[in-house]
Amino acid sequence: MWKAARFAASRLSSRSTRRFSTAIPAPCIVHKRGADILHDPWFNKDTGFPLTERDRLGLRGLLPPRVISFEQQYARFMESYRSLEKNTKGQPEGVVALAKWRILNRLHDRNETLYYRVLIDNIQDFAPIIYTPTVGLVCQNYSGLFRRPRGMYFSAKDKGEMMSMIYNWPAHQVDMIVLTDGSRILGLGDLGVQGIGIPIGKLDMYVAAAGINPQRILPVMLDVGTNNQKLLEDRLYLGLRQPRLEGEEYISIVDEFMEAVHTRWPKAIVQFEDFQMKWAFETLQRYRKRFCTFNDDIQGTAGVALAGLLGTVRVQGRPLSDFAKQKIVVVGAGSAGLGVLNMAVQAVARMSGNGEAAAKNNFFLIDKDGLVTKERNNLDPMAAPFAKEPGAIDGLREGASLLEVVNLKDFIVKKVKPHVLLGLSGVGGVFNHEVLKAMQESDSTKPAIFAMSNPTMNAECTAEDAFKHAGESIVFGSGSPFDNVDLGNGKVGHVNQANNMYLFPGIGLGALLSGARIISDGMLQAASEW
Ligand SMILES: NC(=O)c1ccc[n+]([C@@H]2O[C@H](COP(=O)([O-])OP(=O)(O)OC[C@H]3O[C@@H](n4cnc5c(N)ncnc54)[C@H](O)[C@@H]3O)[C@@H](O)[C@H]2O)c1
Ligand SMILES: O=C(O)C[C@H](O)C(=O)O
Ligand SMILES: [Mg+2]
Repeated sequence: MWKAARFAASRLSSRSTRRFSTAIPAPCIVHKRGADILHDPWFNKDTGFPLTERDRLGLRGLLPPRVISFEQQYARFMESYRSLEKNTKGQPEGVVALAKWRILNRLHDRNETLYYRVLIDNIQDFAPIIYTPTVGLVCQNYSGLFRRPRGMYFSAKDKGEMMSMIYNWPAHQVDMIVLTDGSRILGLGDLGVQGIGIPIGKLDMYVAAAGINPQRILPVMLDVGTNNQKLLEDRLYLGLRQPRLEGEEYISIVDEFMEAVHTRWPKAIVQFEDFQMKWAFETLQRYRKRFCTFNDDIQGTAGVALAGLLGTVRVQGRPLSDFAKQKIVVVGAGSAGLGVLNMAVQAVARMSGNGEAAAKNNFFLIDKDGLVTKERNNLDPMAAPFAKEPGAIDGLREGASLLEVVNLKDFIVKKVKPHVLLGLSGVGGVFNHEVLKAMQESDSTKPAIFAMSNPTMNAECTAEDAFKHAGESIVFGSGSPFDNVDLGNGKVGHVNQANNMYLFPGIGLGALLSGARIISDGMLQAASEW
């Protein structure tokens, strides 16, 4: 991914011809003059306008006389960023993170070219600010932080108007759209209209990591109300003050948006992001064959998790086909957990040649009510294919707790403890000390612990706790970034980031470049195995 970012950086050359990988190189014609240019972050170069351009564009006298080069502006921004870091040392983490986000966001709102340049060059430092975990905090505080809109907002009140509204977007071409309804923002729940921060952050990653033209991206919020009482009572809340639409009313809004967007830009790719589970699966099924679309939480997460799972087989020095023998406990039966299970089971079935029914034997699914078995009352149809037969494994009862499942002596007949513990529950700390300690008895030489829930406080365990309690030989991955862990004696516990950001920019770019009409499971599978 960082290679792609460097590639993108190399494309950010001329300020007046903004050529990115997916753009057809064309000179950028500026239809604006004077102050309008300075107030348009897309065209604004601040003090960087050379004198000839100042004359040509009616800017003479509107700027201080000295011309400051792009490189000097870049250095000046980085200097203020570093001094902000220094000056906020010791302050609470959230305060520092929001201050960093503000300074980056202000730059974006003033001068997009400089913003994307600093983002691309410093993506490792800035990803945790514009993306997970800080973006979670930004969404929680969005209505208070709001200064300038980014992206488009379609609300339930716009029913019947979307086809004309879509033409209000100023760019002629849009390639990549990230769409949310704000109903399940990271592990933070329903944040209503404030969830727009997620599409914005995801699309910044598309620009930084895949070199997508920033003029051809569009973050979108479908505001169908919120069930978050605190937000409904917040006088600053910027979204519709009504409970979420449901059923036909809801889906007709999404239908109308999808029709409108594809009427104007038939080839635009729409990434569904952070929809609550029922709508995540429903919309994926509804649109995947009609439009070029995918659900990042179901499919992107699955691809990245599968890549990580295959990686843990590789680091054990075992052939990839041994993946079929891994016993995997998935904690969280939501859109992400079920997405991972679906793709992992398909991979095992393909590798073993024994079919999907047999492939499921090595997977265990746990949700908020414990182990999912066929005895479960109101078993969710999406989880049903992964539910264990009652009594299939001696001692495993419906609703068994995570610890019971991990500790069970007769775990999967041959008395093997899980090789992998993978968390997508959205609940911080569910991999507690006892659970982590039990993982020490795994038969794997390198048991894997993936605490994939976001943001940081919702991670199933911290990196430090994982190495401390489960042992130094583990492979650790987390959705939000953690620092490597000092294990003493010069040893380091390495932290891998298991976040779909390592996959979706590539999927979007690949689909754009190839002109794919749909995004298939096979494409995601290939991306994770490559
Ligand atoms: N790392 C990544 O790339 C990535 C990608 C997608 C989602 N996520 C994270 O995964 C989490 C879940 O996302 P989702 O869309 O599946 O949410 P979801 O609401 O659809 O599902 C959550 C699931 O967790 C289960 N759960 C709740 N409490 C539990 C507990 N105490 N023990 C076991 N299971 C419990 C629920 O029963 C439900 O099945 C979120 O925090 C999200 O940020 C991470
Ligand atoms: O947004 C992220 O960081 C990953 C994922 O899509 C999530 O919903 O948590
Ligand atoms: Mg998501």
